[in-house]
Amino acid sequence: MANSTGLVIEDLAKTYGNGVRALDGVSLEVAPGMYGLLGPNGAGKSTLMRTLATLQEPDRGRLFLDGEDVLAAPDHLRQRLGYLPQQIGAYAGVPARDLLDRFAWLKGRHRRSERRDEVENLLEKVNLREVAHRPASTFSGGMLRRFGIALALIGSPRLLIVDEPTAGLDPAERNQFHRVLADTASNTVVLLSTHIVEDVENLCDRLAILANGRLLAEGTPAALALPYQGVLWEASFERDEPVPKEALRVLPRPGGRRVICHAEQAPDDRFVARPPRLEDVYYLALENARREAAA
Ligand SMILES: Nc1ncnc2c1ncn2[C@@H]1O[C@H](COP(=O)(O)OP(=O)(O)OP(=O)(O)O)[C@@H](O)[C@H]1O
Repeated sequence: MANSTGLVIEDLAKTYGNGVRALDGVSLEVAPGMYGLLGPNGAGKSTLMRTLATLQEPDRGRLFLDGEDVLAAPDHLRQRLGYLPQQIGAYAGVPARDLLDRFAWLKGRHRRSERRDEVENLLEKVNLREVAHRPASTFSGGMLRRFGIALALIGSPRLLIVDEPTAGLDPAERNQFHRVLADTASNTVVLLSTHIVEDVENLCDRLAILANGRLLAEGTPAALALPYQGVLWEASFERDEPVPKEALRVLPRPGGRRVICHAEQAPDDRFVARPPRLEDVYYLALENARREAAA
């Protein structure tokens, strides 16, 4: 395992001082490409991301990037890491271009011309060249996220960690952000943590579903959906109509509800077969975990 290309996570565990077990033996292999990390609030995603970014240490477990032991030599990883956290500081007053230049210097780009080329290429990539004379503190939310990714891409990282990137972005900004990520993923491990299942379905080659610090499922969106072919059903209900006990999800709709059931047979003749979506797989994985915990 340690010799694999890409990222290998072995049996990672972390319990905080307050007793919360945020990671409970997580193991994963992630090849270059886009990898999605899904999970409800408190699942342990940020803990995993911060640990991978060497911002905190696990209690147990090992991490390898391209076969190198990350925890044994965290400084070496930091040179090959890009991390876009949920919140980025905007450093009021410093022009965005200068800030990128300073970060490039910190990443070991000590030749001015090399730095300038990289900074201009990144500004072009994230479509901020025209406004790069302004401090990032004056940017809109979408511009700030794009600036964050330019910062994270300095030094052509081998591992790019992106935590909840598109919260609050309008659809055009979200698309632009996704395009930059998809371009990057051709030769980089891009780990994308999000609550937006649709983004993972559209963008990621593979994904993991995490809850209570444990891995519930891992694979390609298609492979994870396969076991649910032929066992999902949907129907529209009036607002006050009773919902069958097999209901997996009840989605509000104007004037009523859309009900999705998981059952071998259609619960009744109002239901039609529903091809499984990643969203269904996600809810089923959480539901199975909840039932197991309650048993
Ligand atoms: N510094 C900390 N001290 C104590 N408990 C923490 C700390 N950081 C996180 N936790 C707890 O660990 C668990 C996992 O948190 P984490 O932030 O990793 O989850 P998450 O999946 O990123 O959640 P969200 O989607 O809400 O960001 C939660 O129960 C959280 O309350």
